Amino acid sequence: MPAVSFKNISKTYTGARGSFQALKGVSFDIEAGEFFGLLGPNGAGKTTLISILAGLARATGGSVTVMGHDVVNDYAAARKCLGIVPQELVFDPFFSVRETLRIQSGYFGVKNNEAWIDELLQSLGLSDKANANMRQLSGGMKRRVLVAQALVHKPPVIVLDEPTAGVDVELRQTLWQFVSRLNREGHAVLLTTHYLEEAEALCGRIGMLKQGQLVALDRTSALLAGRASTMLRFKTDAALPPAVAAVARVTGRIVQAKAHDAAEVEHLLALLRAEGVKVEDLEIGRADLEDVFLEIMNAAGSVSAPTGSAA
Ligand SMILES: Nc1ncnc2c1ncn2[C@@H]1O[C@H](COP(=O)(O)OP(=O)(O)OP(=O)(O)O)[C@@H](O)[C@H]1O
Repeated sequence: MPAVSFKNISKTYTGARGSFQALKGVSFDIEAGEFFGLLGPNGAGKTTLISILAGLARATGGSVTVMGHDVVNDYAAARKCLGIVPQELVFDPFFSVRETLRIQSGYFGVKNNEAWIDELLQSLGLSDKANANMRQLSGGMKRRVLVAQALVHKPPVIVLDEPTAGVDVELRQTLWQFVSRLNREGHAVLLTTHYLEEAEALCGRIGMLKQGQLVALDRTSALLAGRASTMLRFKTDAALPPAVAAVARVTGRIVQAKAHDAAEVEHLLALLRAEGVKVEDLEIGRADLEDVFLEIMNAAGSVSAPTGSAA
């Protein structure tokens, strides 16, 4: 039995100014114990899909099960199998960290949960904040509590919706260590993130959404092997010759240009030399998940026209 099964999910938002189809028949499974990454540009439909999984939004068509429980017809059982770390920070400011976790345990009907709560606090670096009120915590600390709160009932499926947006390096490390441990112990993880390095390092399999459709679904290693080519990376302050600019991704001073083989690398370097472009820190490496992601998103083009505009 898969941990999560999405079957032909569609979602149309209808507003005063028309309707907008955010998901157009998305189907895939997440296996028990799998670390799955759901990637896609802004507005691709990731949060919509997770809201449907969490029972916070209703699909227009299709069905979702969590550990075999339908999220609509068998909501309570499905919800109990899910630990959801949401994007926004919402808390009752008057409870302490420990009280917040006790209340959440009660919500799921888990009794005598102190040992696990202590372990959560310790693993997430919250032990010394256990008795602090939520309103006294920094944003990063609150985010740790959100993670702990999602895990109080040891759910078999952990859902992380952009958990590291705006989070410092230390918390990221803590979070990934802990989530990786839970994954090794058998919990399935569904992660959405815009940090493709994280997805590459953590996820065994990746699905990519574009305009409400799944445009790639494969093992991370296969995605990298299937598309990866050579990347030429360097820094420069000069303008690039058009032929180089056409194949390059520029971030500030950093230029990354795709080349299929050594001859193409030489050709690019010759173009730069001919224009007198001074380059620093030149290196040649393999394409990473970000390169693969951009290639897939560009190749997918405009997959199909939306039914209307939400404006
Ligand atoms: N309540 C709503 N009413 C109308 N349109 C909506 C609503 N919620 C989302 N949308 C639209 O549905 C599309 C998908 O949005 P969604 O939030 O699922 O994308 P996302 O992939 O999570 O994006 P991001 O990476 O920015 O979080 C967007 O075009 C968005 O504007």
